[in-house]
Amino acid sequence: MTTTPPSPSTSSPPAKRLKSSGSIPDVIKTNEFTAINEAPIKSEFLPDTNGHTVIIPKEASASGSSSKPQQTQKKKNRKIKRTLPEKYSSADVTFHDVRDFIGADLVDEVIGRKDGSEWEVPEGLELFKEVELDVGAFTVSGESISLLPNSSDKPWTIITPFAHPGDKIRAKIYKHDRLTSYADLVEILEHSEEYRGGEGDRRKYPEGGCRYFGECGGCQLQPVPYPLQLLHKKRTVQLAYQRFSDLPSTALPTIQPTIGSPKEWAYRTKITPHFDAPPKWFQKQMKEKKVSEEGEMNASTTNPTDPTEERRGWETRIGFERKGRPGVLDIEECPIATPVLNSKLTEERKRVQDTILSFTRGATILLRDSLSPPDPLPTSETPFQPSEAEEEKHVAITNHKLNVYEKVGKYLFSFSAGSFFQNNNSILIPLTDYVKEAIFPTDSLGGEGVKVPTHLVDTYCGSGLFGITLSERFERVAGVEISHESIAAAKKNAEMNGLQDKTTWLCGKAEDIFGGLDEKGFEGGKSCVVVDPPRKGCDEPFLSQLLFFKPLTIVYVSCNVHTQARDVGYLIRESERKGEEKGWKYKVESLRGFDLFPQTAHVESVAVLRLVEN
Ligand SMILES: C[S@@+](CC[C@H](N)C(=O)[O-])C[C@H]1O[C@@H](n2cnc3c(N)ncnc32)[C@H](O)[C@@H]1O
Repeated sequence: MTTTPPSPSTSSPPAKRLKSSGSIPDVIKTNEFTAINEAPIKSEFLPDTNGHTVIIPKEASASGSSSKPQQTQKKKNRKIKRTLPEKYSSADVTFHDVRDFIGADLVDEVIGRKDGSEWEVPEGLELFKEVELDVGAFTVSGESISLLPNSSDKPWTIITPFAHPGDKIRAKIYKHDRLTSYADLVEILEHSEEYRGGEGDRRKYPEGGCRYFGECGGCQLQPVPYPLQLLHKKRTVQLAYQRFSDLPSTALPTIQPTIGSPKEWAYRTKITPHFDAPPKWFQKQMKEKKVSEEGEMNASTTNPTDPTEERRGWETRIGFERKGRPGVLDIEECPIATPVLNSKLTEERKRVQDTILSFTRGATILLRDSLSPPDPLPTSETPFQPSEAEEEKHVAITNHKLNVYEKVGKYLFSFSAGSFFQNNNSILIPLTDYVKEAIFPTDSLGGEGVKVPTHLVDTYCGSGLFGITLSERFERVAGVEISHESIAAAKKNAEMNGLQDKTTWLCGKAEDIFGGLDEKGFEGGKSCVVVDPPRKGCDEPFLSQLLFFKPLTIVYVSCNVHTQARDVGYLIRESERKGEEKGWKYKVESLRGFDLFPQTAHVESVAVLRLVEN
């Protein structure tokens, strides 16, 4: 944890805010993805001493500069690293926001000068300088973007969190980048007339919202009314395809409205708060103090010093990343997490606080919402039977090896707490129903010459979410996954739901993902494929195999619409190239977001690709 309090000069929380009133702008220019309430995890899980809670250690002081002297940080911040962002990364997406906001022609002209002037900060815009800005738009990541007033020969933007289009703000610069600087919000001088109803400090909206808004790096869109959050995400999908698919607009359908989450709060079934270990100087100080106290105790019968007093100078903070400054923000509750996780968080915080001196490295606590394990456990002989009457009991799991149970419609899922499962259970029925309907559109059923798939291939299947929930409509289902643990869970889930006879689960490498399917009777001509890869998207070997397999329908589900747009673009172009002579290709039939992550700027995107044959 921090050895010194974060310097108020490197970043300040939004200060007192003024009145806001009125309604909402109809255009949201939006951009990026930051981790939701999750620290970058740098290493393996480790069991704690009592064997109950599992903690994921991260690199000592991953919040990094927090333990360095303030002076070093300042020096570092003065230099702009002239590195271009990795393609499709959040920084790349933000640069596209900057480019769109300034105007592509102007930006390309500045970059085209080839004199590096896009990196040269306008005269007088030093670090820690305060500037007044009229906020122009949202970035995709939900931050505000404004034009620096009176910027000399080139335009320059300022990105500031927690402000809204139409606000007039004062912001303090803390970092420079290409054609943009990043700033902390100091004060909202005038709230946007049209943006949000209510008066006073925007962080207090909505009623029952989060008291950490304005400091926590988690929920960027929290004060944005929910319909506007959905609009923001629709725009994100649209921008991603414009920027990254490399397809002409004629090849893309109109983006459909984003489907909202049934739960806008208390939906998140997994959180991973983290904490830093005490710095060495503090450990040493505590050790010395203990030795001297033991000496005193032997000499007298007086009470030892109060332990809270002992820890003066360094405090345990357990929570999430702070926005715009290093270090952990101490979080006692997270209103997007389910109630059972918040109760457990209180217990876990106390446990860590009481034993903090035993940690030499920072760590992450895993908290996962689970149904109480069914008793007896369903088996292939006595499969799961959902019962509406029974009240569901939830528990919080903290050991990554223990099984978590979740129900999706009439199916029961089990997987180890440390492995992947979607984090918002409330939207999984709308999501899986949508995928089902996309595969079997009512208007194409029974149509002349329409081939209806009988086989489903669930790639990147995890513990079998799509394969199992969609199984009813198919004769056979196969799931393919790289993780042995997830495949074992998928197999067990199929058995628990009585689906063992129609399902096949294969642990496959990306290079040979469809390898084992032939012999199981899966042919592209009677199949559809669900693709649900991690954030980095699919690799080329996978996409080539998918085209070679040539399924009737491809439904691509992704938590990173930017890499999805890249991959969909590749599939469409390659299918045109490969299939040209033989008269087939894929077309993008629909694109739409699902809001798996309300209050944040993240969106899950579903693309439906249909095989078209002449
Ligand atoms: C976003 S999760 C989707 C899981 C599942 N579809 C669900 O909704 O629960 C992505 C999954 O892809 C798996 N995966 C990652 N790389 C892979 C690869 N190269 N080939 C196959 N599966 C992979 C991961 O283990 C993970 O389970």
